[in-house]
Amino acid sequence: MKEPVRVAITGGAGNISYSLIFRIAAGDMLGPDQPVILQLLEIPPAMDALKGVIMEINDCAFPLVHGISGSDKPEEAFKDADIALLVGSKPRGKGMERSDLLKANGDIFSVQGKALNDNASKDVKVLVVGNPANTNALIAAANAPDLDNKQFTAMMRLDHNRALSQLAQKTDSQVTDIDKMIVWGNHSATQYPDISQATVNGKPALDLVDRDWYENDFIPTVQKRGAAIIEARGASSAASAASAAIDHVRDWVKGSDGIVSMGIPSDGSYGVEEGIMFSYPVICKNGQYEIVQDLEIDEFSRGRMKTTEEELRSEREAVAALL
Ligand SMILES: NC(=O)c1ccc[n+]([C@@H]2O[C@H](COP(=O)([O-])OP(=O)(O)OC[C@H]3O[C@@H](n4cnc5c(N)ncnc54)[C@H](O)[C@@H]3O)[C@@H](O)[C@H]2O)c1
Ligand SMILES: O=C(O)C[C@H](O)C(=O)O
Repeated sequence: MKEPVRVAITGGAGNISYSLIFRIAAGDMLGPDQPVILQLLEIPPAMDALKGVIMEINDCAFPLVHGISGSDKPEEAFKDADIALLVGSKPRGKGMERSDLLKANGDIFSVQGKALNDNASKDVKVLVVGNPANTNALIAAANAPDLDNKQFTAMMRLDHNRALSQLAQKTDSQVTDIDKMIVWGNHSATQYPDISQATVNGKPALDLVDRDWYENDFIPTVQKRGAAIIEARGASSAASAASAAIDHVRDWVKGSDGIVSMGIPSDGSYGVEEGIMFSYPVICKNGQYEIVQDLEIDEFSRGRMKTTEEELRSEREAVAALL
């Protein structure tokens, strides 16, 4: 039997976690032979609800769960964590942009960045889900000076999966027929879901769809999908967000099958400002991700990438006091 992996999850009593924790416990994230110790963090008013979640996890008798704890103290929840999923934070409501949450949520990530720095495993892999995810990840990384900022990532996988699903439906294919999907930039309405590199069953995606659909239907649909779900459900996406978090961490730890999109600290690749948490096409191998280099970027793509980069730069300015 392998040594258990310690997985810390914040916002353990929230909506996303109610899907996420049970799937991790079932082995969907780290594999059917990998035991886990779940370390759940909540705020004091939600500790009763968290107790209920823990009771339910126990009642599932998951063979892979070798331990489970709940705490309202980040230093306890992050103790020796190998993986930290930072979900806990306020979701937006109808009519809001995710960046409207910067004030409400920013502080959470400076506190948790420090607590990760001081308590987590030195190799911890961090995924920020709480919005605005990219800039919250930047805040967390900036407050963890002893960790490499490459250990902090922001969730773009939901956008990536949304893009795959839209293109598969349009081309009457399966998501597994699609290669080289990319979502660049910010998890916001400026993100750039890019099919200019993508192939469907080996054929260039752009040859299979018309340009008008690409620019005026596909791109805005993916960009605004989160808001459409809030409008339809009255609450922000939860099960699909949990599923994307599992995909992101599974690929990071176990390797990806081709290109996936991850929000990561920019190293200046593709002319993007260094340091901001920008979504790039990456390939994961041996527990590391690498940016896919040397893709040809046309003028349309360059413009879209600039717009989303500028938004991330202005978000960074807005939280300068927390960095
Ligand atoms: N990146 C993405 O693709 C993506 C997708 C969906 C949702 N989200 C974001 O994820 C976040 C959570 O969404 P949800 O639907 O689960 O919200 P929710 O309100 O149902 O749950 C959030 C939980 O976090 C807890 N919490 C708040 N502050 C905390 C703190 N400091 N420490 C620990 N826990 C804390 C709350 O008590 C609550 O239980 C939101 O910010 C949402 O916008 C991101
Ligand atoms: O849109 C939101 O606020 C929630 C989440 O980020 C999403 O993309 O579904």
